[in-house]
Amino acid sequence: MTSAELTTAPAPSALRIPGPATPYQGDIARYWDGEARPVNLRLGDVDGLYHHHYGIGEVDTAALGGPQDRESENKLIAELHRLESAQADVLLGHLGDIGRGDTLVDAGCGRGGSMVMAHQRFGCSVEGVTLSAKQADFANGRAAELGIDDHVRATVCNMLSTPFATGSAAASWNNESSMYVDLDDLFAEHSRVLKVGGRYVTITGCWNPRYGQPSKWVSQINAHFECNIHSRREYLRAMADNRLVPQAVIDLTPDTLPYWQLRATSSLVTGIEDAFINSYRDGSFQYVLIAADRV
Ligand SMILES: C[S@@+](CC[C@H](N)C(=O)[O-])C[C@H]1O[C@@H](n2cnc3c(N)ncnc32)[C@H](O)[C@@H]1O
Ligand SMILES: CC(C)=CCC/C(C)=C/COP(=O)(O)OP(=O)(O)O
Ligand SMILES: [Mg+2]
Repeated sequence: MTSAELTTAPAPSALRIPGPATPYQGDIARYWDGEARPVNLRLGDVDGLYHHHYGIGEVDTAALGGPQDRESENKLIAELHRLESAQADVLLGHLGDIGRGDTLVDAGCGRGGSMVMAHQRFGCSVEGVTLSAKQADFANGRAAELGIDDHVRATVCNMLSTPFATGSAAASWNNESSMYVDLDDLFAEHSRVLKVGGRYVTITGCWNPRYGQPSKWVSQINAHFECNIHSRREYLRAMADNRLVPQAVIDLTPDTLPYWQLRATSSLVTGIEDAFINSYRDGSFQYVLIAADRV
């Protein structure tokens, strides 16, 4: 083997499925391969759980430093991270009774923070897929560092066409990753991979049909992330068409606003904060959790 072949050879744990299915997926793979925003990396550095989703819950003001506190920036970062991990905890809490022998699927796993949390909570195996080779390598590297790479694995793969056996997963989820795909195709694949009686959970931002059409803020979020936010109605319709029966639909909008208001005061702002705050406030956009049973 030449040195060039050696450097491009996949890590033993990283199963690679070749090529994005569409030019759009190629763009998304490049986007996440190139992503290195401090608002994500510095939060992940707090405890080694790297998330690409937002936070929920009340801000613990006692945990924040005052204006004279030289540690105030680090405290603010730790608090934002605590709220993001709290979001993942809520998602995992809706997966149902998961045993150590079960396998879970994280569709659009990012850098793998939720996968690690799922394994630590249930002792089970977790298979994640992402379009980004950089993210998969990062997630597999973290799993190896934690000594859990025998249970937690990220694969470079399209979530609409995964290598997982039909009926093999006890539960599966999308954490802020469903706005990159067609929902009918997505739920058809979850429905295939889940065992009957298995649980599907998503936390997502969706536009509110009561507003009428996607607002300018929603369009701004789409442009910022190169994604395509769906309406709440689209989620429920596509689930119904794919043997996924909702057991809980929870509006997390009031729970995520404190995270955004705190984030807007930090030095790590990215410029998208006002679009989230304004659209949550004018009712055009909602942050929701939907948990559904595969029937
Ligand atoms: C906002 S990040 C969310 C990451 C993760 N769920 C989390 O909570 O940290 C979106 C993720 O969706 C993934 N993604 C988007 N489209 C995908 C597709 N068609 N197949 C697999 N992953 C996809 C991206 O690669 C990225 O990892
Ligand atoms: C709720 C919606 C509409 C989410 C869109 C998907 C997305 C990009 C999520 C956060 O990723 P990130 O953690 O990389 O973003 P940021 O850098 O803004 O923290
Ligand atoms: Mg983030």
